[in-house]
Amino acid sequence: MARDASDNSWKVLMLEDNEDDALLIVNHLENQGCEINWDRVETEKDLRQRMANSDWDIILSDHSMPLFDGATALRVVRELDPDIPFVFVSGTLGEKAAVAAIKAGAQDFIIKNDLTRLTPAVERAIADQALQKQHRLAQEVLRKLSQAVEQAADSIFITNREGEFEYVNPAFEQLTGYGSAGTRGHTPALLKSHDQDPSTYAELWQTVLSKQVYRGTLINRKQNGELFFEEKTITPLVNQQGQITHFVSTGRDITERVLADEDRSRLNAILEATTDVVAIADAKGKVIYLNKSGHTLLSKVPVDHDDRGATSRALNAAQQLILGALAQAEKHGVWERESVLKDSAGQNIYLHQVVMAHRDQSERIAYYSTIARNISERKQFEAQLQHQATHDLLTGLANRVLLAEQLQTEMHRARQLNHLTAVIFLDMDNFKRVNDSLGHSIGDQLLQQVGVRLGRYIRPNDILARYGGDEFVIIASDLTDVDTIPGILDKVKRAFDRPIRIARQDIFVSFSAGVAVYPDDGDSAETLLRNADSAMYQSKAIGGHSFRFYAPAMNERQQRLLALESELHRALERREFVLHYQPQANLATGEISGVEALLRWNHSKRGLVAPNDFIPLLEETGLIDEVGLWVLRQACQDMLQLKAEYGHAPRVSVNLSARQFSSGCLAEKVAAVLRDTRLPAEQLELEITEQMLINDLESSRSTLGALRDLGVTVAIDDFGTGYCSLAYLKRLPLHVLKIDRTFVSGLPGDLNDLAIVEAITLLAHKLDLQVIAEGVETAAQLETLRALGCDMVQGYYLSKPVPLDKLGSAAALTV
Ligand SMILES: Nc1nc2c(ncn2[C@@H]2O[C@@H]3COP(=O)(O)O[C@H]4[C@@H](O)[C@H](n5cnc6c(=O)[nH]c(N)nc65)O[C@@H]4COP(=O)(O)O[C@H]3[C@H]2O)c(=O)[nH]1
Repeated sequence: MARDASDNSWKVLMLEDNEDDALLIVNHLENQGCEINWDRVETEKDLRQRMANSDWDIILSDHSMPLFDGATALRVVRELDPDIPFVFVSGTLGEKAAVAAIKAGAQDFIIKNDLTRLTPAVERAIADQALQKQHRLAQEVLRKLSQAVEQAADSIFITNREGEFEYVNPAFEQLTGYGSAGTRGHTPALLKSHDQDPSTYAELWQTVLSKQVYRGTLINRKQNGELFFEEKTITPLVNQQGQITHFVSTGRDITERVLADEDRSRLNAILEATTDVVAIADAKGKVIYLNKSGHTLLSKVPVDHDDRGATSRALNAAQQLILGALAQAEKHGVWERESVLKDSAGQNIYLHQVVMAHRDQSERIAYYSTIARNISERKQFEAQLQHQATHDLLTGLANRVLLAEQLQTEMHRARQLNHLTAVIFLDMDNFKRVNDSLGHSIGDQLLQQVGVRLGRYIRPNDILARYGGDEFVIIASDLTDVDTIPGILDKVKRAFDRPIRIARQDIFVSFSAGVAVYPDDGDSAETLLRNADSAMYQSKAIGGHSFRFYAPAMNERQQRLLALESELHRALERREFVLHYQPQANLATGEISGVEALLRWNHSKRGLVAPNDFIPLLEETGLIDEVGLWVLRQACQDMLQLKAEYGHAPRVSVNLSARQFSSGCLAEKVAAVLRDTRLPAEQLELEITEQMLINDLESSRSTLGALRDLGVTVAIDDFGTGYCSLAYLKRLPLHVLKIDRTFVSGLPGDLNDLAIVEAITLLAHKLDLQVIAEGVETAAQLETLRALGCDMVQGYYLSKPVPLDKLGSAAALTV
């Protein structure tokens, strides 16, 4: 730090070989009132050492010394400290040497012989040198500052008060393209882009002219025309009078950041405006963003046990969308798929979905995103097209194309399961006549109605198609036996027992049918359809209203069945049916309390035919209704005849077929028979099987209720062979359980049978049901049953089924 010269207290270093001279100088200064702290050196080495060890206010140096000369001393001193005052105090010195000394940096030159100027010279040298030091330091600072400005990364320029450029730094030139030459005489208006809101400039000027610092973002234009965003600070420089002299502007190019922000907000706007569903999930797959369309669409997807509202529903559905595809997205980067969700109305929402896994720089999953487009409409349209291509427009049934496809599938399944598949070709017998006489519109309606009715009568898994014109095809699959096919055809036939009513006209419909069976009659859809068609033509050739198998052997069998069927038709007229009765004994009283009516066919050529040989055919052909009614009526009449002959008659048990039981009007028919024959209702018992009961439990319950109301009892036949649980029985109005003879036959030796019969008996009694055991063939069986608490027995041991006229003696039996 340069010291103040005016306090006259100085540290002086003397470069003097003559100590007396040095003392003379010091004395002089002290005499002038100065306080001197001094030292003396006479070699360069000592000079360097003293300068290094201490701060001096001034150096007074002789010019010529034996060991050292003044010029060198001055050089060394300047080298060590450029600011220390240096004055030569010497003997006479030429003018030239004096000028050279001043030029070399000495402040003054004093002649030893005349020291009158010494004190003021020292004072001035100290004051000047202090000033010079200040100036030098200021220069230094300025140099550093301008270096900083020059090297700054920010663009900096300085303008005068009028705004004209005075300085631009290299960063400014680099950013804008304008150097100092390009900016000379211009103002920063040179950079204006005209994209800037004018109010920004107004605000800028208002701020800086009020001597405040302006900070803001300007959109400027480079020399090459390119726009850039500049974050600006403009500082007004104010002089001591408080007047603005300059403006300093620092700016930073923030174009990238601004555009990135803008991109992001633009992207956000796009995400919110798009009709696609966009969802983003974190690295663990948890949904963290769902756009507006996503919220709207996915909030329609219901969530089990969640009633937290639409947002929760939407996020949950988005989660489902993402979760299912994470693994694939992770593996492939991008994964595309179609997904289906169900809305609250049960409608499918089809989405075409792209799921992407996004990785960070270290290749770890950063997040997942999915874009899903609702393609439900397209799907519906495709489905509609597909439906149109595969369905008949008029009836809505499958068309030929779909039929061939489905037949192919069914054949494949049949092959795997070792089942049969029947192709039934149906051609309406009278369609042309209807169409010609009643018109096409009625014809069309008829075809529609036929389709609907056929559909109701086939099994749910069977396939129904309109093949063309008045031709329909049924594919009946999962068949294990060809013998079931006539049953199917019979159902079709019965479906049209009632006419179809269109425009107040009853139209009777019948079909010619042809059947081909896979695998015997062909191993391709085409062959099977062709063969079924040709079989249909055969049936048409013999007058229609019938069916033919494609395979001749089947037709022979069918012929035989047909013959039997027509014989059965006539059997009623010819009174070939007879009833035999088998007695049932009450084990408590030993009396014959009941008989079972068993049907026999007294065939003119074949003799007495057992029911198992013809009852299935009666069922198949529907004749059972008529024959069953005959049995019921005959049994009632026979009992009345017995009563007339013997004064009393046992209760009679009549077997019902499944068809009779489920006909819906059984109770009315039974009531009519009882009314006509006048047999007391309690003398009639009806036998049904377990299977019939459980086929349709609800209608069984109402039929049984109606029978109970009539006073008729109901027995469950063959009990134990089906799946009927006793729990069912409890809830139905039943009276008797007939233990099947397969359990009786093992008695008394088979412990299992014993246990079963005992359990059935016990439980039946708990349910208030009587127990009758059938098929009792031995005394041991009878005694065992008695011991087990069975109420009644029936079987060959008592009597085989016998004609009515033999029943009198059989009924005389006691047990
Ligand atoms: N091995 C052996 N068999 C015995 C013994 N006791 C009786 N049976 C036979 O067992 C069958 C008992 O009739 P179901 O179980 O109702 O079985 C009947 C019944 O389901 C049905 N059926 C008979 N008549 C009619 C009828 O009028 N209508 C209906 N829907 N079905 C009938 O035909 C089936 C067979 O009748 P059937 O041949 O008369 O055969 C009768 C009877 O002759 C015995 O000790 N040992």
